[in-house]
Amino acid sequence: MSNWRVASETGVLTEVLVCPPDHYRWIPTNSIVRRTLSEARQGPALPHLQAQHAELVAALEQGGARVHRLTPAPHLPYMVYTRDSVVVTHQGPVLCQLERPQRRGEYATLIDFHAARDSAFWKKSDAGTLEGGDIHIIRPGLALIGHSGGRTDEAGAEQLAGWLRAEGWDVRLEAFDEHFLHLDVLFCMAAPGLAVACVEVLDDGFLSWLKQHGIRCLPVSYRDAMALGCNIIALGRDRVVSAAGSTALNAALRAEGITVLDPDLSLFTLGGGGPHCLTCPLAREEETP
Ligand SMILES: NC(=O)NCCC[C@H](N)C(=O)O
Repeated sequence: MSNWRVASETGVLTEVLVCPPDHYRWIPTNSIVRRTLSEARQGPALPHLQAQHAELVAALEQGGARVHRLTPAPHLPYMVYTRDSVVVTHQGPVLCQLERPQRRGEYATLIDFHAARDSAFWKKSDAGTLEGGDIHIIRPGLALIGHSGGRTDEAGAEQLAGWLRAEGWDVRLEAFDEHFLHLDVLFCMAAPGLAVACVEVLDDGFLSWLKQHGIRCLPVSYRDAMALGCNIIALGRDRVVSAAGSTALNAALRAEGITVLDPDLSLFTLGGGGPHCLTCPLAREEETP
């Protein structure tokens, strides 16, 4: 039986789910990839995709995580962004409800993956739409759920918030424009009390809320955020995976004393997803302060 639990974005990552990019291609589902498609002469080549994905897996394993893999399917090119279909909480996995028709079928592979490992879903989203890229389990008892209507909508966000609030959690719902795709394009946790954020875009009320909760932000520009320069995954113990292309942010993180593992993920960031989107944490260990 797999008893997967995640109570924060910054605990030590011990188990993580990815999907090999065997069938990855760019399809026009978001503003970032639409620009890519308008500029690219040809789509990404499989050996190049595999080499970049292997760099990501190597970074996760270097960080000490056990990497699990989904079985990719030809008709689900974006299943490589494993963040979105399931979010694992302190009570176990929650099955999300994807908005884009091109991605809805991912639920079947995820149900099979968890069933095969005797991993029971805590909840299944069935109100509106809910995508993992909009959900931040910030720390035990504190969560943030973005809703743009483009992916997660208010009904989907409210349903997850209700489940967490019934557990005594403090949950903030944050509205943002669907141009930004997912909230993890604009905001991610790096370490306890330290986030990376596109502060020029995020609302003042949200930035004050972060401050009130003792979370400091390293700023990322709009231009960098739209190249997934804000989209990182924390490995715990002051280590993160951040794309090699995010040079300004990586320098700022290192100046904070954070260890940055930086795989080249350019072919995936051009599709609208970076290290945070390409990974679904299955288990993290919380460190006692
Ligand atoms: N969490 C994320 O931001 N996921 C990236 C999803 C990108 C994918 N191309 C999509 O449009 O759904």
